[in-house]
Amino acid sequence: MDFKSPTGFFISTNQGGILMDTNMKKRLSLSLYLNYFVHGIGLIILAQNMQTLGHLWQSPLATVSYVISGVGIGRLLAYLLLGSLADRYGRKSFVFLGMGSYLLFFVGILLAPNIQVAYLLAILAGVANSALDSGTYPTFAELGDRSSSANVLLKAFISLGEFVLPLCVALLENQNWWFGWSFILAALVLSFNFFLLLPLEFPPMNRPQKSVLSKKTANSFRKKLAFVALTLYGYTSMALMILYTQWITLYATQELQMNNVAAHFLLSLYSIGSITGVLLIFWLLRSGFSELTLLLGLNCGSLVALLLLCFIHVSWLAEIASLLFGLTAASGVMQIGLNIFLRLAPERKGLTTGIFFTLGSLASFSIPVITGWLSQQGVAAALEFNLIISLCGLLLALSIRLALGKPHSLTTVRSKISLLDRLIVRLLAQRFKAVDQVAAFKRTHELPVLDSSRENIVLENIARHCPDQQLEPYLQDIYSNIMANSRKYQEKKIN
Ligand SMILES: O=C(O)C(=O)C[C@]1(C(=O)O)C=C[C@@H](O)C=C1
Repeated sequence: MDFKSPTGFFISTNQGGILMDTNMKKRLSLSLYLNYFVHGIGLIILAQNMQTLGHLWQSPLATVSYVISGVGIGRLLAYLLLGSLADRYGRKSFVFLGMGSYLLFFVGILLAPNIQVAYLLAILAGVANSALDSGTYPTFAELGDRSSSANVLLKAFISLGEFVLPLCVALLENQNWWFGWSFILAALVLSFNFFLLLPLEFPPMNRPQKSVLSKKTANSFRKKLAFVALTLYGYTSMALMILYTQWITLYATQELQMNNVAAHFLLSLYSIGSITGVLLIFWLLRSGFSELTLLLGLNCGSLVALLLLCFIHVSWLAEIASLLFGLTAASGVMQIGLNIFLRLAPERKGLTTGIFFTLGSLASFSIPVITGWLSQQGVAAALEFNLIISLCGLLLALSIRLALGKPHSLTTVRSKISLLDRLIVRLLAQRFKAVDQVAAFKRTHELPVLDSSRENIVLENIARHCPDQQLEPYLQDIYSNIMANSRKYQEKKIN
């Protein structure tokens, strides 16, 4: 529950971060991240081995591709159910359910006698994905105040898995080694992680976190608006990435007349942007940057990138746009949306995760169908559809921002102060460096350290630049202190 502190801020009674010891928290986070490295592998392992699996099951590529669609079915079937069950039966069992299902999938695919069994196993991979998400995202939210950046970092581990696996597959192919080793590797990491995770305690469930809502907005129309907007954001944020990765290469060759290598390179730039973006957002969130502002800014960024791509047909600009698109649309902006959503419904985090990702799964299903139909008019029509999605995403982010208003929790404001302090300290260090030079000058010319007339000028400057008259005496007092310390520092240097 939130209550109003004497200073007028709403303070959260969430003690999750305090009850668990830091070491335990670190070990738990690391294990959860490791699962998402494996999940990154799981996301593309069937696609990366399509030909070999086709031979194994004596089926054409189209049939193997059909098997891959089973993953989407599994997700769609499982998210809502597992999400709400995770609220009832605890996060840990669902993380284990996810790990167990993935383990069965990785080993099972190697032993699958036919395409039907493989299809069932693909559905199981979808279930594994849902179970992991239903257990993990709420856990990070319950671990404490840095849940936002922690959830965004999950995206980095997914990307790492997606980066490592193709290298692994290529190595196995080049060396003529058995293709199944990459599946075994994933299964081994999962088994190892199982033992790491087994003794670890999860934070207590569902204690309300610091609220993104002030008392005024709670239970009002604005809360409902935020709920609807965040649900729909689950769709648009996923749709943006799915559509882009599906069509960008063809768009580059057919509409931008780029050669094959350059067109594929656009997707690599997108991935580089994505990984850089995750790290950048992680750092911004850790520094106390507001999630709501970030959500809005990132959505603006993706729209700009798409506008550049769709309307200015110049290769180097397309490359910059692709990097920018990865940086803004695929850098954890979906996770930020989910984090805000989790704060809105702190008592049903599992279900909220389920709702959000069900919409994401719907996007993975519907976007290929819609854009396939649009592409009959040309590839440009398919990619331009992303402009509409991006605009909808931006409007949703704006609605979320308006509905939830400025965050008023004590933690958020303190994070902002910490960020400013960091900047001020850096600037002060620069000031002292400049004072060093003054000290050297004064020593050479044998001048006294104290220069009262200069100090008066400094104080007058402070008064002139101070944006709020009320603050003037306080700032001047701070500056008198700074200069007193500056004198002490110089005296020590000179002597
Ligand atoms: O400008 C100088 O002469 C300085 O030594 C620097 C400084 C300051 O920190 O701004 C410090 C001591 C003097 O009394 C006046 C100003």
